[in-house]
Amino acid sequence: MEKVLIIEDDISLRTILEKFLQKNGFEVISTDRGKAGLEIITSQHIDFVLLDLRLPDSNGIEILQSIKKLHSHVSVIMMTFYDDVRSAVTAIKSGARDYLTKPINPEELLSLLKPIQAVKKAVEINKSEFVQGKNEKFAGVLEHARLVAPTMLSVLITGESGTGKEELAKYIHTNSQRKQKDFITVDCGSISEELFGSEFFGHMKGSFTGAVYDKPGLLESANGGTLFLDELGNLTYENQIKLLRVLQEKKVKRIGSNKEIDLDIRLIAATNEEIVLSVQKEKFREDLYHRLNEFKIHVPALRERPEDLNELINHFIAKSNSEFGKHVKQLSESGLAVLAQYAFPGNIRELKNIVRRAVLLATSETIEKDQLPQEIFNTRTLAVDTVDLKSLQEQQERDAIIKALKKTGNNKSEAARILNIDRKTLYNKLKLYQLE
Ligand SMILES: Nc1ncnc2c1ncn2[C@@H]1O[C@H](COP(=O)(O)OP(=O)(O)OP(=O)(O)O)[C@@H](O)[C@H]1O
Repeated sequence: MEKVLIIEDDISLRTILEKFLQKNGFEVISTDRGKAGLEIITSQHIDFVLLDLRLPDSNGIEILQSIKKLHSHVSVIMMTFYDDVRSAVTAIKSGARDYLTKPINPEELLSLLKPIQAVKKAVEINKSEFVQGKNEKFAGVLEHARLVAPTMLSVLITGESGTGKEELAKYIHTNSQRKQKDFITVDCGSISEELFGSEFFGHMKGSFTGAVYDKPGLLESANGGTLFLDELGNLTYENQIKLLRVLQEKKVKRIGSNKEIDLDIRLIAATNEEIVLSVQKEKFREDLYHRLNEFKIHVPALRERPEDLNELINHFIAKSNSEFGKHVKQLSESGLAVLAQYAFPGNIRELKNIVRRAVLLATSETIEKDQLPQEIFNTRTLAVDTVDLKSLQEQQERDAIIKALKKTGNNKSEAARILNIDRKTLYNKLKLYQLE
Protein backbone atom coordinates (compact mmCIF):
# COMPACT_ATOMS: atom_id res chain seq x y z
CA MET A 1 0.00 0.00 0.00
CA GLU A 2 1.26 3.47 -0.86
CA LYS A 3 2.11 5.63 2.11
CA VAL A 4 1.43 9.33 2.09
CA LEU A 5 2.70 11.92 4.53
CA ILE A 6 0.61 15.07 5.01
CA ILE A 7 2.48 18.12 6.32
CA GLU A 8 -0.22 20.71 7.01
CA ASP A 9 -0.92 22.87 10.05
CA ASP A 10 -4.61 23.48 9.32
CA ILE A 11 -6.10 20.73 11.44
CA SER A 12 -9.48 20.54 9.73
CA LEU A 13 -7.95 20.28 6.25
CA ARG A 14 -5.47 17.71 7.54
CA THR A 15 -8.25 15.57 9.01
CA ILE A 16 -10.35 15.75 5.85
CA LEU A 17 -7.37 14.74 3.71
CA GLU A 18 -6.43 11.92 6.07
CA LYS A 19 -9.90 10.41 5.97
CA PHE A 20 -10.29 10.86 2.23
CA LEU A 21 -6.95 9.23 1.42
CA GLN A 22 -7.50 6.34 3.83
CA LYS A 23 -10.87 5.71 2.23
CA ASN A 24 -9.15 5.55 -1.13
CA GLY A 25 -6.70 2.90 -0.09
CA PHE A 26 -3.68 4.89 1.07
CA GLU A 27 -1.81 4.55 4.31
CA VAL A 28 -1.61 8.02 5.83
CA ILE A 29 0.59 9.69 8.39
CA SER A 30 0.50 13.39 9.18
CA THR A 31 2.15 16.21 11.06
CA ASP A 32 1.70 19.96 11.38
CA ARG A 33 5.43 20.79 11.33
CA GLY A 34 7.94 20.71 8.46
CA LYS A 35 10.89 19.51 10.53
CA ALA A 36 8.85 16.70 12.09
CA GLY A 37 7.85 15.75 8.52
CA LEU A 38 11.51 15.49 7.52
CA GLU A 39 12.18 13.22 10.48
CA ILE A 40 9.31 10.96 9.48
CA ILE A 41 10.67 10.68 5.91
CA THR A 42 14.09 9.80 7.29
CA SER A 43 12.80 7.13 9.65
CA GLN A 44 10.25 5.34 7.51
CA HIS A 45 9.31 4.58 3.95
CA ILE A 46 7.10 7.29 2.43
CA ASP A 47 5.91 7.24 -1.17
CA PHE A 48 4.73 10.79 -1.41
CA VAL A 49 4.16 13.94 0.54
CA LEU A 50 1.38 16.52 0.53
CA LEU A 51 3.22 19.61 1.67
CA ASP A 52 1.76 22.93 2.73
CA LEU A 53 3.72 25.89 1.39
CA ARG A 54 3.39 27.90 4.61
CA LEU A 55 4.16 26.13 7.83
CA PRO A 56 4.51 27.54 11.34
CA ASP A 57 8.10 26.36 11.82
CA SER A 58 9.50 26.44 8.31
CA ASN A 59 9.15 27.40 4.68
CA GLY A 60 7.56 24.69 2.53
CA ILE A 61 10.02 25.29 -0.32
CA GLU A 62 12.97 24.68 1.98
CA ILE A 63 11.39 21.50 3.29
CA LEU A 64 10.76 20.43 -0.31
CA GLN A 65 14.41 21.06 -1.21
CA SER A 66 15.59 19.00 1.77
CA ILE A 67 13.27 16.14 0.80
CA LYS A 68 14.51 16.17 -2.79
CA LYS A 69 18.15 16.32 -1.69
CA LEU A 70 17.94 13.50 0.83
CA HIS A 71 15.16 11.32 -0.56
CA SER A 72 14.88 12.06 -4.26
CA HIS A 73 12.46 9.16 -4.94
CA VAL A 74 9.71 10.70 -2.77
CA SER A 75 7.08 12.53 -4.85
CA VAL A 76 5.96 15.82 -3.38
CA ILE A 77 2.73 17.69 -4.11
CA MET A 78 2.58 21.25 -2.81
CA MET A 79 -0.60 22.79 -1.40
CA THR A 80 -1.00 26.51 -1.77
CA PHE A 81 -3.53 29.35 -1.99
CA TYR A 82 -4.60 30.83 -5.33
CA ASP A 83 -2.70 34.04 -4.70
CA ASP A 84 0.52 32.10 -4.23
CA VAL A 85 0.73 30.27 -7.51
CA ARG A 86 4.05 31.95 -8.21
CA SER A 87 5.57 30.09 -5.25
CA ALA A 88 3.99 26.92 -6.54
CA VAL A 89 5.89 27.35 -9.79
CA THR A 90 9.11 27.83 -7.80
CA ALA A 91 8.19 24.59 -6.02
CA ILE A 92 7.85 22.75 -9.31
CA LYS A 93 11.26 24.03 -10.34
CA SER A 94 12.64 22.75 -7.04
CA GLY A 95 11.41 19.25 -7.83
CA ALA A 96 7.79 19.13 -6.66
CA ARG A 97 5.76 16.73 -8.72
CA ASP A 98 2.76 19.08 -8.89
CA TYR A 99 0.72 21.56 -6.87
CA LEU A 100 -2.87 21.97 -5.70
CA THR A 101 -4.59 25.20 -4.80
CA LYS A 102 -6.74 25.47 -1.69
CA PRO A 103 -9.56 24.70 -1.12
CA ILE A 104 -8.37 21.26 -2.16
CA ASN A 105 -10.65 19.40 -4.53
CA PRO A 106 -10.44 15.74 -3.44
CA GLU A 107 -11.02 14.39 -6.94
CA GLU A 108 -8.22 16.56 -8.30
CA LEU A 109 -5.96 15.28 -5.53
CA LEU A 110 -6.82 11.69 -6.43
CA SER A 111 -6.15 12.27 -10.11
CA LEU A 112 -2.70 13.58 -9.18
CA LEU A 113 -1.92 10.67 -6.88
CA LYS A 114 -3.08 7.97 -9.27
CA PRO A 115 -0.35 8.51 -11.85
CA ILE A 116 2.20 8.76 -9.08
CA GLN A 117 1.00 5.42 -7.80
CA ALA A 118 1.39 4.06 -11.27
CA VAL A 119 4.97 5.18 -11.66
CA LYS A 120 7.15 3.65 -9.05
CA LYS A 121 10.81 3.83 -9.79
CA ALA A 122 12.74 0.91 -8.41
CA VAL A 123 15.44 3.05 -6.90
CA GLU A 124 16.89 0.26 -4.83
CA ILE A 125 17.52 -2.98 -6.60
CA ASN A 126 19.47 -4.99 -4.12
CA LYS A 127 20.40 -8.57 -4.93
CA SER A 128 20.75 -9.59 -1.28
CA GLU A 129 17.04 -8.80 -0.84
CA PHE A 130 16.10 -11.59 -3.21
CA VAL A 131 15.57 -15.04 -1.68
CA GLN A 132 16.38 -17.80 -4.16
CA GLY A 133 15.48 -20.82 -2.02
CA LYS A 134 16.00 -24.51 -2.83
CA ASN A 135 12.80 -25.44 -4.58
CA GLU A 136 13.44 -27.10 -7.93
CA LYS A 137 10.58 -25.46 -9.74
CA PHE A 138 11.70 -22.01 -8.63
CA ALA A 139 15.32 -22.88 -9.49
CA GLY A 140 14.04 -23.56 -13.02
CA VAL A 141 12.31 -20.18 -13.03
CA LEU A 142 15.55 -18.45 -12.05
CA GLU A 143 17.51 -20.34 -14.66
CA HIS A 144 15.11 -19.16 -17.35
CA ALA A 145 15.29 -15.63 -15.95
CA ARG A 146 19.08 -15.64 -16.11
CA LEU A 147 19.05 -17.02 -19.66
CA VAL A 148 16.59 -14.46 -20.96
CA ALA A 149 18.05 -11.51 -19.00
CA PRO A 150 20.84 -10.51 -21.41
CA THR A 151 18.59 -10.78 -24.49
CA MET A 152 16.15 -8.23 -25.88
CA LEU A 153 13.22 -10.67 -25.69
CA SER A 154 10.19 -9.27 -23.94
CA VAL A 155 9.13 -11.40 -20.98
CA LEU A 156 5.64 -12.18 -19.76
CA ILE A 157 5.61 -13.25 -16.12
CA THR A 158 2.50 -15.05 -14.93
CA GLY A 159 1.57 -16.22 -11.45
CA GLU A 160 -0.84 -15.65 -8.60
CA SER A 161 -0.90 -12.38 -6.75
CA GLY A 162 2.02 -11.92 -4.36
CA THR A 163 4.21 -14.70 -5.77
CA GLY A 164 7.04 -12.29 -6.53
CA LYS A 165 6.49 -11.39 -10.19
CA GLU A 166 7.77 -7.86 -9.73
CA GLU A 167 10.78 -9.15 -7.77
CA LEU A 168 11.53 -11.53 -10.64
CA ALA A 169 11.26 -8.69 -13.15
CA LYS A 170 13.84 -6.73 -11.13
CA TYR A 171 16.01 -9.86 -11.00
CA ILE A 172 15.94 -10.02 -14.81
CA HIS A 173 16.80 -6.30 -15.02
CA THR A 174 19.73 -6.61 -12.60
CA ASN A 175 21.06 -9.60 -14.52
CA SER A 176 20.98 -7.68 -17.79
CA GLN A 177 23.38 -5.15 -19.23
CA ARG A 178 20.75 -2.51 -18.56
CA LYS A 179 21.16 -2.76 -14.82
CA GLN A 180 22.79 0.68 -14.57
CA LYS A 181 19.74 2.25 -16.21
CA ASP A 182 16.29 2.65 -14.73
CA PHE A 183 13.73 -0.01 -14.00
CA ILE A 184 10.36 1.71 -14.27
CA THR A 185 7.18 0.11 -12.96
CA VAL A 186 3.79 1.00 -14.38
CA ASP A 187 0.61 -0.21 -12.71
CA CYS A 188 -1.49 -0.62 -15.85
CA GLY A 189 -4.77 -0.53 -13.92
CA SER A 190 -4.26 2.97 -12.62
CA ILE A 191 -3.54 4.73 -15.91
CA SER A 192 -6.75 6.19 -17.26
CA GLU A 193 -7.56 6.92 -20.90
CA GLU A 194 -6.97 10.66 -20.43
CA LEU A 195 -3.70 10.28 -18.59
CA PHE A 196 -2.15 7.67 -20.84
CA GLY A 197 -0.72 10.15 -23.35
CA SER A 198 0.93 12.46 -20.89
CA GLU A 199 2.13 9.64 -18.64
CA PHE A 200 3.60 7.46 -21.40
CA PHE A 201 4.74 10.09 -23.89
CA GLY A 202 5.36 13.08 -21.58
CA HIS A 203 4.47 16.64 -22.46
CA MET A 204 5.86 20.11 -23.01
CA LYS A 205 5.02 23.07 -20.79
CA GLY A 206 1.84 24.78 -22.01
CA SER A 207 0.78 21.93 -24.32
CA PHE A 208 -2.52 21.64 -22.38
CA THR A 209 -4.11 23.21 -19.31
CA GLY A 210 -2.23 21.97 -16.30
CA ALA A 211 1.01 21.29 -18.19
CA VAL A 212 2.98 23.80 -16.14
CA TYR A 213 6.36 22.23 -16.77
CA ASP A 214 8.12 19.97 -19.28
CA LYS A 215 7.74 16.37 -18.27
CA PRO A 216 9.37 13.26 -19.73
CA GLY A 217 7.02 10.31 -20.18
CA LEU A 218 7.48 6.82 -18.82
CA LEU A 219 8.85 5.56 -22.12
CA GLU A 220 11.51 8.24 -22.19
CA SER A 221 12.39 7.59 -18.53
CA ALA A 222 12.79 3.89 -19.21
CA ASN A 223 14.91 4.50 -22.31
CA GLY A 224 18.02 2.33 -22.18
CA GLY A 225 16.51 0.48 -19.22
CA THR A 226 13.51 -1.73 -18.46
CA LEU A 227 9.80 -0.91 -18.47
CA PHE A 228 7.79 -3.22 -16.21
CA LEU A 229 4.07 -3.34 -17.03
CA ASP A 230 2.38 -4.66 -13.89
CA GLU A 231 -1.22 -5.97 -13.87
CA LEU A 232 -1.12 -6.10 -17.66
CA GLY A 233 -4.66 -7.49 -17.83
CA ASN A 234 -5.98 -4.19 -16.46
CA LEU A 235 -4.75 -2.13 -19.43
CA THR A 236 -7.79 -0.68 -21.21
CA TYR A 237 -8.35 -1.65 -24.84
CA GLU A 238 -7.67 1.88 -26.09
CA ASN A 239 -4.45 2.05 -24.09
CA GLN A 240 -3.42 -1.32 -25.53
CA ILE A 241 -3.72 0.17 -29.02
CA LYS A 242 -1.63 3.22 -28.12
CA LEU A 243 1.03 1.11 -26.43
CA LEU A 244 1.26 -1.30 -29.34
CA ARG A 245 1.70 1.54 -31.83
CA VAL A 246 4.60 3.07 -29.95
CA LEU A 247 6.25 -0.32 -29.43
CA GLN A 248 6.09 -0.95 -33.16
CA GLU A 249 7.39 2.48 -34.13
CA LYS A 250 10.07 2.51 -31.41
CA LYS A 251 9.85 6.30 -31.34
CA VAL A 252 8.08 8.75 -29.10
CA LYS A 253 7.22 12.45 -29.19
CA ARG A 254 6.28 14.37 -26.07
CA ILE A 255 2.81 15.94 -26.35
CA GLY A 256 3.36 19.43 -27.75
CA SER A 257 6.78 18.64 -29.19
CA ASN A 258 7.94 17.77 -32.71
CA LYS A 259 11.13 16.13 -31.59
CA GLU A 260 11.16 12.37 -32.06
CA ILE A 261 13.05 10.35 -29.51
CA ASP A 262 14.34 6.89 -30.45
CA LEU A 263 13.37 4.24 -27.95
CA ASP A 264 15.47 1.33 -26.75
CA ILE A 265 13.42 -0.34 -24.04
CA ARG A 266 13.35 -3.83 -22.55
CA LEU A 267 9.78 -4.85 -21.80
CA ILE A 268 8.66 -7.10 -18.99
CA ALA A 269 4.97 -7.55 -18.22
CA ALA A 270 3.19 -9.39 -15.42
CA THR A 271 -0.30 -10.68 -14.96
CA ASN A 272 -2.12 -12.81 -12.42
CA GLU A 273 -5.07 -13.26 -14.71
CA GLU A 274 -5.70 -15.71 -17.46
CA ILE A 275 -4.65 -13.30 -20.15
CA VAL A 276 -5.02 -15.99 -22.81
CA LEU A 277 -8.72 -16.08 -21.96
CA SER A 278 -8.90 -12.30 -22.35
CA VAL A 279 -7.28 -12.69 -25.76
CA GLN A 280 -9.83 -15.34 -26.71
CA LYS A 281 -12.65 -13.08 -25.56
CA GLU A 282 -11.07 -10.26 -27.57
CA LYS A 283 -10.64 -8.12 -24.48
CA PHE A 284 -6.89 -8.15 -24.86
CA ARG A 285 -5.32 -7.57 -28.25
CA GLU A 286 -3.65 -10.63 -29.65
CA ASP A 287 -0.94 -8.65 -31.45
CA LEU A 288 0.08 -6.91 -28.22
CA TYR A 289 -0.03 -10.21 -26.36
CA HIS A 290 2.43 -11.75 -28.82
CA ARG A 291 4.62 -8.67 -28.75
CA LEU A 292 4.91 -8.95 -24.94
CA ASN A 293 5.00 -12.72 -24.73
CA GLU A 294 8.24 -13.49 -26.52
CA PHE A 295 9.30 -15.50 -23.49
CA LYS A 296 6.92 -16.65 -20.78
CA ILE A 297 7.87 -17.43 -17.19
CA HIS A 298 5.40 -18.79 -14.65
CA VAL A 299 6.16 -18.15 -10.99
CA PRO A 300 4.88 -20.95 -8.74
CA ALA A 301 2.64 -20.25 -5.77
CA LEU A 302 4.27 -20.31 -2.34
CA ARG A 303 2.44 -23.50 -1.38
CA GLU A 304 4.24 -25.22 -4.26
CA ARG A 305 7.58 -24.23 -2.72
CA PRO A 306 7.45 -25.69 0.81
CA GLU A 307 11.27 -26.04 0.94
CA ASP A 308 11.62 -22.25 0.73
CA LEU A 309 9.33 -21.36 3.58
CA ASN A 310 12.07 -21.36 6.22
CA GLU A 311 14.49 -19.19 4.29
CA LEU A 312 11.76 -16.69 3.44
CA ILE A 313 10.62 -16.53 7.07
CA ASN A 314 14.18 -15.88 8.26
CA HIS A 315 14.64 -13.25 5.56
CA PHE A 316 11.48 -11.42 6.64
CA ILE A 317 12.40 -11.73 10.34
CA ALA A 318 15.72 -10.01 9.58
CA LYS A 319 14.02 -7.29 7.54
CA SER A 320 11.36 -6.68 10.18
CA ASN A 321 14.00 -6.56 12.92
CA SER A 322 15.73 -3.70 11.18
CA GLU A 323 12.44 -1.99 10.44
CA PHE A 324 11.17 -2.14 14.03
CA GLY A 325 14.51 -2.17 15.90
CA LYS A 326 13.79 -5.65 17.32
CA HIS A 327 16.07 -8.64 17.91
CA VAL A 328 13.92 -11.64 17.06
CA LYS A 329 15.96 -14.72 16.13
CA GLN A 330 13.49 -17.35 15.05
CA LEU A 331 10.00 -18.71 14.73
CA SER A 332 9.12 -21.49 17.19
CA GLU A 333 8.78 -25.06 15.93
CA SER A 334 5.03 -25.03 16.61
CA GLY A 335 4.67 -21.72 14.73
CA LEU A 336 6.58 -23.14 11.78
CA ALA A 337 4.33 -26.22 11.81
CA VAL A 338 1.26 -23.96 11.53
CA LEU A 339 2.71 -22.00 8.62
CA ALA A 340 3.84 -25.19 6.91
CA GLN A 341 0.20 -26.33 6.83
CA TYR A 342 -1.22 -23.06 5.57
CA ALA A 343 -2.10 -22.56 1.90
CA PHE A 344 -1.05 -18.86 1.62
CA PRO A 345 -3.59 -17.55 -0.88
CA GLY A 346 -1.71 -14.23 -0.78
CA ASN A 347 1.62 -16.02 -1.32
CA ILE A 348 4.93 -14.38 -0.36
CA ARG A 349 3.27 -11.01 0.30
CA GLU A 350 0.98 -12.64 2.84
CA LEU A 351 3.87 -14.49 4.49
CA LYS A 352 5.80 -11.22 4.71
CA ASN A 353 2.85 -9.50 6.41
CA ILE A 354 2.38 -12.38 8.86
CA VAL A 355 6.05 -12.36 9.83
CA ARG A 356 6.20 -8.55 10.15
CA ARG A 357 3.24 -8.54 12.46
CA ALA A 358 4.64 -11.41 14.52
CA VAL A 359 8.04 -9.71 14.88
CA LEU A 360 6.31 -6.59 16.11
CA LEU A 361 4.31 -8.59 18.66
CA ALA A 362 7.21 -10.82 19.80
CA THR A 363 8.26 -10.34 23.40
CA SER A 364 11.33 -12.61 23.27
CA GLU A 365 13.84 -13.88 20.71
CA THR A 366 11.36 -16.49 19.52
CA ILE A 367 8.04 -15.89 17.78
CA GLU A 368 5.42 -18.04 19.46
CA LYS A 369 2.48 -19.71 17.76
CA ASP A 370 -0.05 -17.35 19.36
CA GLN A 371 1.69 -14.39 17.75
CA LEU A 372 0.52 -15.64 14.37
CA PRO A 373 -2.82 -14.25 13.12
CA GLN A 374 -5.93 -16.13 14.14
CA GLU A 375 -7.24 -16.41 10.56
CA ILE A 376 -4.57 -18.85 9.53
CA PHE A 377 -5.69 -21.32 12.20
CA ASN A 378 -9.29 -21.11 11.05
CA THR A 379 -8.80 -21.85 7.39
CA ARG A 380 -8.71 -25.34 6.11
CA THR A 381 -5.18 -26.67 6.23
CA LEU A 382 -3.28 -27.79 3.24
CA ALA A 383 -3.25 -31.52 2.61
CA VAL A 384 -1.51 -31.70 -0.71
CA ASP A 385 -2.52 -35.21 -1.65
CA THR A 386 -6.23 -35.00 -0.85
CA VAL A 387 -7.53 -31.60 -1.92
CA ASP A 388 -7.76 -29.66 -5.11
CA LEU A 389 -5.36 -26.75 -4.49
CA LYS A 390 -7.04 -24.44 -6.94
CA SER A 391 -10.48 -24.77 -5.42
CA LEU A 392 -9.01 -24.55 -1.93
CA GLN A 393 -7.34 -21.29 -2.83
CA GLU A 394 -10.46 -19.96 -4.48
CA GLN A 395 -12.54 -20.84 -1.44
CA GLN A 396 -10.06 -19.05 0.81
CA GLU A 397 -9.98 -16.00 -1.44
CA ARG A 398 -13.77 -15.89 -1.53
CA ASP A 399 -14.00 -16.18 2.26
CA ALA A 400 -11.39 -13.45 2.75
CA ILE A 401 -13.24 -11.10 0.37
CA ILE A 402 -16.59 -11.66 2.11
CA LYS A 403 -14.95 -11.05 5.48
CA ALA A 404 -13.25 -7.85 4.29
CA LEU A 405 -16.49 -6.51 2.79
CA LYS A 406 -18.38 -7.26 5.99
CA LYS A 407 -15.71 -5.60 8.09
CA THR A 408 -15.75 -2.45 5.98
CA GLY A 409 -19.53 -2.20 5.61
CA ASN A 410 -19.18 -3.02 1.90
CA ASN A 411 -16.64 -0.29 1.23
CA LYS A 412 -14.74 -1.69 -1.75
CA SER A 413 -11.72 0.63 -1.53
CA GLU A 414 -11.26 -0.15 2.13
CA ALA A 415 -11.79 -3.87 1.53
CA ALA A 416 -9.20 -3.83 -1.28
CA ARG A 417 -6.79 -2.12 1.10
CA ILE A 418 -7.28 -4.78 3.76
CA LEU A 419 -6.85 -7.53 1.19
CA ASN A 420 -3.71 -5.87 -0.16
CA ILE A 421 -4.96 -5.84 -3.75
CA ASP A 422 -5.98 -2.99 -6.01
CA ARG A 423 -9.63 -2.06 -6.49
CA LYS A 424 -9.75 -3.27 -10.06
CA THR A 425 -8.49 -6.71 -8.99
CA LEU A 426 -11.16 -6.75 -6.27
CA TYR A 427 -13.88 -5.95 -8.81
CA ASN A 428 -12.60 -8.73 -11.07
CA LYS A 429 -12.69 -11.18 -8.19
CA LEU A 430 -16.17 -10.08 -7.13
CA LYS A 431 -17.30 -10.90 -10.63
CA LEU A 432 -15.40 -14.20 -10.68
CA TYR A 433 -16.90 -15.36 -7.38
CA GLN A 434 -20.32 -13.91 -8.19
CA LEU A 435 -20.29 -11.67 -5.14
CA GLU A 436 -21.43 -8.49 -6.90
N1 LIG B 1 12.24 -14.00 -3.90
C1 LIG B 1 11.86 -13.08 -3.00
N2 LIG B 1 12.69 -12.71 -2.02
C2 LIG B 1 12.32 -11.80 -1.10
N3 LIG B 1 11.14 -11.18 -1.09
C3 LIG B 1 10.26 -11.49 -2.05
C4 LIG B 1 10.57 -12.45 -3.06
N4 LIG B 1 9.52 -12.56 -3.89
C5 LIG B 1 8.59 -11.70 -3.43
N5 LIG B 1 9.03 -11.05 -2.33
C6 LIG B 1 8.28 -10.04 -1.57
O1 LIG B 1 6.89 -10.41 -1.58
C7 LIG B 1 6.06 -9.29 -1.84
C8 LIG B 1 5.25 -9.52 -3.09
O2 LIG B 1 6.12 -9.59 -4.21
P1 LIG B 1 5.77 -8.92 -5.62
O3 LIG B 1 5.19 -7.56 -5.45
O4 LIG B 1 6.97 -9.05 -6.49
O5 LIG B 1 4.62 -9.93 -6.09
P2 LIG B 1 3.70 -9.86 -7.39
O6 LIG B 1 3.55 -11.26 -7.84
O7 LIG B 1 4.29 -8.88 -8.36
O8 LIG B 1 2.35 -9.32 -6.77
P3 LIG B 1 1.04 -8.73 -7.57
O9 LIG B 1 0.53 -9.82 -8.45
O10 LIG B 1 0.09 -8.42 -6.47
O11 LIG B 1 1.51 -7.52 -8.31
C9 LIG B 1 6.98 -8.08 -1.96
O12 LIG B 1 7.03 -7.42 -0.72
C10 LIG B 1 8.33 -8.70 -2.28
O13 LIG B 1 9.39 -7.90 -1.81
